[in-house]
Amino acid sequence: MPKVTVHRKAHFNAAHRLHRDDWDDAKNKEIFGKCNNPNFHGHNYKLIVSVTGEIDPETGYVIDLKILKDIIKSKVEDDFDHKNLNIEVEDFKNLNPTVENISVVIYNRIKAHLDPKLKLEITLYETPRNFVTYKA
Ligand SMILES: Nc1nc2c(c(=O)[nH]1)N=C([C@H](O)[C@H](O)COP(=O)(O)OP(=O)(O)OP(=O)(O)O)CN2
Ligand SMILES: [Zn+2]
Repeated sequence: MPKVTVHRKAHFNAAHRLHRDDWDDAKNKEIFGKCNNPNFHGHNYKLIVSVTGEIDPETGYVIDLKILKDIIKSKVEDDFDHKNLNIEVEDFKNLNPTVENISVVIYNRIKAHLDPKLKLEITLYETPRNFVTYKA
């Protein structure tokens, strides 16, 4: 069967601060600049979840997009939307919430709920001009 990639868009608003506790204030400021603001700052994150696999000959689906939508909602949006990532999301207690690290966390959260034969790629926009892609 041909392999096809299906995509689902999502979004969440979240606050964060880029910071390392093991660096002093001067080094945090030097490396992370305004993103080190102790009062945090926010982004409107845009997420694209891409799933590649063979088309099921019976359904015509690679994955039911309703199922993918529900996974993204329960594993990403419900936990991240309108949250302070550093304070309220356990994954970032000891992990700097850069867009790179957020994309890996999202990948792992979604991958755990997909058929293992499906391939996953995450595209995450932190700003309209800053974005990353991740696939393991
Ligand atoms: N490699 C990374 N670099 C930076 C990250 C990151 O997660 N990974 N994050 C930040 C800031 O959190 C933020 O994304 C940058 O904001 P800003 O500089 O305002 O980005 P804009 O796209 O809005 O900037 P303009 O150039 O003014 O459009 C920094 N670096
Ligand atoms: Zn930021």
